[in-house]
Amino acid sequence: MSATSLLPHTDSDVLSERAPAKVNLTLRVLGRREDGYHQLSSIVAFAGTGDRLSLIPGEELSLTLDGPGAGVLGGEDDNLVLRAARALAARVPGLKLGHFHLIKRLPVAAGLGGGSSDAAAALRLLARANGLAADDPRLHEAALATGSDVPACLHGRACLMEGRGEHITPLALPRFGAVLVNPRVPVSTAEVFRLLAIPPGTRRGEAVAPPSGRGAILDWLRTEPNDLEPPARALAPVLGEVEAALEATPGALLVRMSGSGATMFALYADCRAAARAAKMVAAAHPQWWVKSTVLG
Ligand SMILES: C[C@@](CO)(OP(=O)(O)O)[C@H](O)COP(=O)(O)OP(=O)(O)OC[C@H]1O[C@@H](n2ccc(N)nc2=O)[C@H](O)[C@@H]1O
Ligand SMILES: Nc1ncnc2c1ncn2[C@@H]1O[C@H](COP(=O)(O)OP(=O)(O)O)[C@@H](O)[C@H]1O
Repeated sequence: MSATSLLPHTDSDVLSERAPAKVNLTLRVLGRREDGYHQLSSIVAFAGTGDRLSLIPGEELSLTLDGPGAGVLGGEDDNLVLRAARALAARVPGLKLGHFHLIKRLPVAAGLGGGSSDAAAALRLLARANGLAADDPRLHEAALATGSDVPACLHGRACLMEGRGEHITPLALPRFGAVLVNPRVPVSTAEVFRLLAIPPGTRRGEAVAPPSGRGAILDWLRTEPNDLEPPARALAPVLGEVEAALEATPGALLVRMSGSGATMFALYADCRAAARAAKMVAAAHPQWWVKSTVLG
């Protein structure tokens, strides 16, 4: 029995939101700011799979965890759900908080922005509980104060993410079938950026805008890199094996790493092709986390 069901409430008190996996289809590092953060240009898409967060609105702030990924997370106090809630409470006087319950399904420290998506779902739930408009600037501010990936996750739909992660431009992306594979090797985002060894105050390139249209976008995606792949491969050499396993699946249109890794994804024409590919990879590598989904 989950902790939420122990609390006195009716179903109509419970608000619930999906916290989808984020996938960086491309990621360019265009430089490094004086404050140490890197300037990014990244096409971000969201998957049909992810965590789920619910909220019973109330005065006190609390969190319980459930699901296959819950055991990996340490003390609840530094959970990004609570950090996002506190960041919003600091900006909205008298904010009603409540009890959060997180069903954690996504791998942690995986380049899928699971924690960021949980934080964004917490902000959306608090906005609903408090009657805040979706475009209330305090939501965006609280998102960025929680983490660089949280503004894109708050947007929750395909977008171009720029700057440290604060500039979000909505994008119309075609939908693809996709397979996500994590070799169950956690990779630290901070460590991957550190290995790039870019001195603060460096500029090293310009953003390139994507074309429109399914075929043109796919051709363009194939030419764009994820600049974080080389350092992530140094930290997690198993990525070579993951890439080879995905490339061997019939119908794989593109194979790449998401974010700072170590999750790799492959795109397919549709969900049936993705489901067949996921079955193949999971059968050959039962120790890996393998998920077929839709991406767009
Ligand atoms: C790399 C990306 C790409 O979408 O995703 P993930 O691999 O984490 O999923 C994100 O930029 C990660 O965002 P997020 O995980 O929220 O980062 P933060 O908590 O703000 O920072 C974690 C670490 O990464 C560094 N960092 C993060 C973002 C950025 N633009 N430049 C950085 O140098 C920070 O200095 C910090 O050491
Ligand atoms: N709700 C959460 N889900 C996942 N990670 C969390 C959460 N709250 C805090 N964290 C911490 O945030 C860090 C990054 O987690 P995560 O968002 O899964 O990484 P990534 O963006 O690389 O997939 C981890 O070190 C983890 O311990």
